Amino acid sequence: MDFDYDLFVIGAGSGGVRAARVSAAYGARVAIAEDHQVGGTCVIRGCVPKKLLVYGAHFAEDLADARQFGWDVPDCRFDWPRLRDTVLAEVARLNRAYTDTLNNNRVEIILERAAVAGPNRVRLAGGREVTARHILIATGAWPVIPDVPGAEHGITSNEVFHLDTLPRRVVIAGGGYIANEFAGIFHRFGAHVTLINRGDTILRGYDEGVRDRLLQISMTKGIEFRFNTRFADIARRDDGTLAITLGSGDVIEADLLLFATGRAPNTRGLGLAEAGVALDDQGAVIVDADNRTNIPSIHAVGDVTNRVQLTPVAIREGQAFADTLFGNKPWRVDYDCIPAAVFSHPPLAGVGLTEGEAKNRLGAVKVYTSDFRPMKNVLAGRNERALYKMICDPVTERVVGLHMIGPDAPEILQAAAIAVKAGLTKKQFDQTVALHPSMAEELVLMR
Ligand SMILES: Cc1cc2nc3c(=O)[nH]c(=O)nc-3n(C[C@H](O)[C@H](O)[C@H](O)COP(=O)(O)OP(=O)(O)OC[C@H]3O[C@@H](n4cnc5c(N)ncnc54)[C@H](O)[C@@H]3O)c2cc1C
Ligand SMILES: NC(=O)c1ccc[n+]([C@@H]2O[C@H](COP(=O)([O-])OP(=O)(O)OC[C@H]3O[C@@H](n4cnc5c(N)ncnc54)[C@H](O)[C@@H]3O)[C@@H](O)[C@H]2O)c1
Repeated sequence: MDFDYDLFVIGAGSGGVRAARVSAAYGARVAIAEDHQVGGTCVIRGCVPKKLLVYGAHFAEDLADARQFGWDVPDCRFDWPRLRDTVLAEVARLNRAYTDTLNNNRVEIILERAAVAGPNRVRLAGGREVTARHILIATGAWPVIPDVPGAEHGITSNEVFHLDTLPRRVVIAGGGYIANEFAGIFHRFGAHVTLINRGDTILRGYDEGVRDRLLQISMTKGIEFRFNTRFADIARRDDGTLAITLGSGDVIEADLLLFATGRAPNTRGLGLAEAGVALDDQGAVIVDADNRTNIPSIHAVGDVTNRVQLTPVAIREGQAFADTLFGNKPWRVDYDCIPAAVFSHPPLAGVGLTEGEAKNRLGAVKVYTSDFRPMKNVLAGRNERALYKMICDPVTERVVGLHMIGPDAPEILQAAAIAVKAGLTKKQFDQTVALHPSMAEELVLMR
């Protein structure tokens, strides 16, 4: 049978763009549909604009610290619209760059919503139907908003990059990645931040010592936390402010409510169930190690499969899909030792097993720590300590986990993750001479 395309990709985000352009470079006839903007969550309303805001927010500390380093810094005023617009301009530039890359690889871009109409059929929002030998679902994830009366008065990360004015009082729902990153951002821009979590801890899944340190530093800075707390009602007053009633009956007044309560696979209305594609109870597309669904012509990569919701993982899955299907170079993504970071203030990062996980898996563990005040913080009079933890197998001394919080932790951890992934031992770390003076030297000096 003759198809319009060899591959039709639904969703031009991290996974879809990589799969489309690599498949096309192998000679496949490829089309990609996108209903928002080419680039997807990471580029348009995720990692990239978030990280730029983190940089922007960090100047609050840098300008204050500069005085201790001899600079006469006048009182500075922060101009939100100026940062917002430069960030959005950079996002627009990246959107053009991604579009150019697809065009240069002869991928047909269709700026329309698409849905699956059968094993080899795609229906576009405009009504047109096309056929494809293979269909790749790469529609990402979508913010989950709790079912609370008045929830429509809150926003999600989709809207947060476009605010007209900077709120004075921000309530953030959630205790995960987005909640802690935006708590740091808004706090540094001068807002009073209250983080409300239904659980009893932040950043579940990260090493306990490291996340406790973030909690302690954040509280010292003035960020408020409420745990084991539910929302009862959200109302907007005539003056535009929000009255947020909690399960306890307490009412918090705020100018902005940001829901950061997780992201669910984006499969609603995609026609997958109708086409017979198996979904799990979260709505995620079920795939095998080769990104294949139960329908041989339909595949899926990235957040929509709910494996690991990170951009580098979606990109790898897209690359493996294209290499395997169109490049005659089959390989599978290795999910072991994926490094991850939270770009909070200060940031934290980790790779491998946490202390708790290692104890469960290995029975016993050997933990080395370094709890220190970075040299720059000492001179700045900033009472923030960094914490590095190395988790080792007590028998082989192999490093099975590395977790850290402190300035530049994500930058340091990315390099160290190579050694953890390679299975190096504590002794091999120690055989490397320290690079002095640096924070990263603690990695080879741990006791
Ligand atoms: C605020 C925020 C910050 C983040 N920060 C980081 C970070 O620092 N590091 C990191 O690794 N990850 C981060 N992430 C996660 C990262 O963005 C995702 O893991 C990544 O984008 C997943 O890629 P994907 O290709 O699966 O989906 P996406 O990038 O979400 O792309 C899916 C695309 O499909 C489109 N689409 C959906 N349905 C349809 C349809 N029916 N028809 C046509 N198009 C459709 C969407 O518009 C979207 O463009 C962050 C996420 C958020 C929300
Ligand atoms: N730096 C990064 O790599 C980065 C940054 C942002 C997002 N992401 C990705 O995006 C995903 C989504 O981020 P996220 O922060 O929305 O999700 P998350 O899963 O990290 O955190 C969700 C949080 O919301 C809480 N929660 C859930 N329902 C609630 C409710 N009704 N009231 C109060 N709290 C509630 C949970 O207890 C949890 O703490 C992450 O899992 C991550 O994979 C990555």
